[in-house]
Amino acid sequence: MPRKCYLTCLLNSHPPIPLPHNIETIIGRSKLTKIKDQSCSRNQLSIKADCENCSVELKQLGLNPSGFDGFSMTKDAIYKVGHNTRIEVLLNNHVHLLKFDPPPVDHSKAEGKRKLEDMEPEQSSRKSMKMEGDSKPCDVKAAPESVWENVDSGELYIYTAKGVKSSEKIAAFDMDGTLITPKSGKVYPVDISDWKIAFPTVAQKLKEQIELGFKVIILSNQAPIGSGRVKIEDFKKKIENIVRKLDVPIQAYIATGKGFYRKPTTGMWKVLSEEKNDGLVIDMEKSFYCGDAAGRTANWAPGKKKDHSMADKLMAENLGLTFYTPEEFFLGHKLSDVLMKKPDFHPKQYTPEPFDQRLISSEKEILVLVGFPGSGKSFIAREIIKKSDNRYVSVCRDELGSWQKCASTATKFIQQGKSVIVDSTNPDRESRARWTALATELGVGSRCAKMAASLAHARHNNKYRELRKEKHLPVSDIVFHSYKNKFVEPSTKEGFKEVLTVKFTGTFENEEAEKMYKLHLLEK
Ligand SMILES: Nc1ncnc2c1ncn2[C@@H]1O[C@H](COP(=O)(O)OP(=O)(O)OP(=O)(O)O)[C@@H](O)[C@H]1O
Repeated sequence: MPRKCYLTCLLNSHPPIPLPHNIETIIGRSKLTKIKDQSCSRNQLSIKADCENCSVELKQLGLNPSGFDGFSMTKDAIYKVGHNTRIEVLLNNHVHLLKFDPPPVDHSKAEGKRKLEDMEPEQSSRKSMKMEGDSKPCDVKAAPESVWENVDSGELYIYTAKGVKSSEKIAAFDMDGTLITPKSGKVYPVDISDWKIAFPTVAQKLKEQIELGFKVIILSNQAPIGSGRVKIEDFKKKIENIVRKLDVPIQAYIATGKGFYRKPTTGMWKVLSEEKNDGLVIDMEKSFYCGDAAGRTANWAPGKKKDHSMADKLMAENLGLTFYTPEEFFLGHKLSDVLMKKPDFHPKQYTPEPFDQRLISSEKEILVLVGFPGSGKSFIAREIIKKSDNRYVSVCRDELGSWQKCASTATKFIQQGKSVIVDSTNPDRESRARWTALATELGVGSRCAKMAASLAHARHNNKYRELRKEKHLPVSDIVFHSYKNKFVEPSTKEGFKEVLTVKFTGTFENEEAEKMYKLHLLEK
């Protein structure tokens, strides 16, 4: 029996509309569809079914947007979709399903490929730049067996499926929300088997990348393994099942901790490029990364929640890779940049300033620092001590335990002829008044030096400090916000001779440290 195609109404308000093979059918406001809505054109949507390949071409003809699977269409652009696609004759309204009878055996295989040429012109040219070109097979051998490797005592796990081949072109994908999504419909999977393939085109598109000569990899953050909430052995089975279901040779990188392997930092890519690609140099122009943590704002598509983070987009930015959201890559959806959040701090864009000599006074004094945790107070205190040939010493509350202990230590130092730097956050007048009062009592002057670093910059510094494993207590978001809420701009009216602003000097121990500093380190 030849296969047929129908447009069935989700609310059963009319009988299924047959869509004959290779013949354009026009759908819109009509008796047939029972749509009376004036904003729907009589010629709203052109639909052409290919019953042999189980694919359907859609074109919006009407003025107001139509949609499919929740996404808005652009007038006159052609989209290829497949069995079970949810069509909205008017975006969010008059919902229908495309059905083939008999249905394709495997939806993901039989569904129409959303070829790049079928996408809107702007998008098509952008992608073809990355995906066309030589797809010459590499000389490297395919992995003979599937293997798991454990790097850095389980900070990173790598799964190489049988058949994986190294390549200078990498097609990299995030896993959750990109290749798979919870079957339960919850935001996070309820257990290890709570997953399904996220988009019907996933397997097909991944296979296309292999045919084009790409090595397909997954880069996934899985902190619940590091915290012990998910057992690695269970998770390994999940990955193997996903790769089996997709039937594509994939290499998966799983970052289990909070360190340099975790996106948006680039540790997983470093391992790939330095150790896991058979010595082939990766072509960063041709390679790309696709993930759903893109910082999209709420309602980026009708009814969609905002993205939980920007880790995927920022990692791509850190590496200089072309980035796609899954909806762009798998569905051909076009997304305006306006709907993408921008990071609050751009580590590459800050301008370092030279050390401010005014921070060192020829007179004995108490210099009170003010600034967010992580704003660089200890850093600048060390600089002042060094540049003043140890005429200054610092008292740090984190080290001494209380302000009272700091005050008694400061008193001793002043009596020994030293100047004292107060290295604590001092956000409000009350905390600073202790020091102006002590200076008066000891007969020395006091000045204030306020760190210029914003909250976003200080959070970045704090993450940098963590990643470099510098000795420091962890700083939570609560602590940052408590500083912000308490903060009162310091002024000479409080008794300070002078209030200086300390700009960021950006002095690094070595090139490696500077490189790390200039990456996006935070997920949002
Ligand atoms: N001018 C700078 N150049 C390079 N790195 C800096 C600079 N200032 C701060 N950093 C780095 O930022 C991180 C945080 O700085 P630091 O520990 O000095 O902050 P802090 O204000 O003393 O924090 P806290 O109040 O939490 O102790 C450190 O890793 C530090 O090396």
